[in-house]
Amino acid sequence: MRKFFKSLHHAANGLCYLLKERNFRIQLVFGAAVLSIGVLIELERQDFLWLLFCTFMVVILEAVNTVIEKIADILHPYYDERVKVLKDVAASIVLMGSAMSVLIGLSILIKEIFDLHFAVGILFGIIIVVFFFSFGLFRVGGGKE
Ligand SMILES: Nc1ncnc2c1ncn2[C@@H]1O[C@H](COP(=O)(O)OP(=O)(O)OP(=O)(O)O)[C@@H](O)[C@H]1O
Repeated sequence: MRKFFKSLHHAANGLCYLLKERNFRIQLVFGAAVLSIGVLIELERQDFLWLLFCTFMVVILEAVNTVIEKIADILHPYYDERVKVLKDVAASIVLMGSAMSVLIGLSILIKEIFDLHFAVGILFGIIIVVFFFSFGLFRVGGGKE
């Protein structure tokens, strides 16, 4: 039992570290806001669980991304095209998870709040995802180059 609490302590330390990461905090706040809206509009259990699933999925993927970045920094702290590919692909994992969450979240919320077909939410979500993807794709500069 002592070993279990020790492992729990280490996991809590890891979580405290993640809370210092800006992106992790943003995703957590965003997820909490969406879940609060879900409570306010009294979502059905199944819809609320989907929002909860999406929120956790995004923060878990962000944690995986952080782990990959840290490993890359430890093993190879200098600029390297291979590290760039590794980190960019790791970041795209979060992007894909977030895109899926936006589609699911909007399809649920738009249907509940505006009483529109869930496909309208999906369509709106696709527009938002494409906008942010294009913004990321054509943004000049950034990164450790
Ligand atoms: N050692 C490196 N070699 C090549 N490119 C790198 C290297 N380190 C970072 N980059 C580039 O810079 C981008 C940002 O990397 P960075 O490690 O700063 O993560 P971040 O997205 O700012 O996340 P965080 O805010 O969690 O640190 C990477 O996706 C990659 O394109």
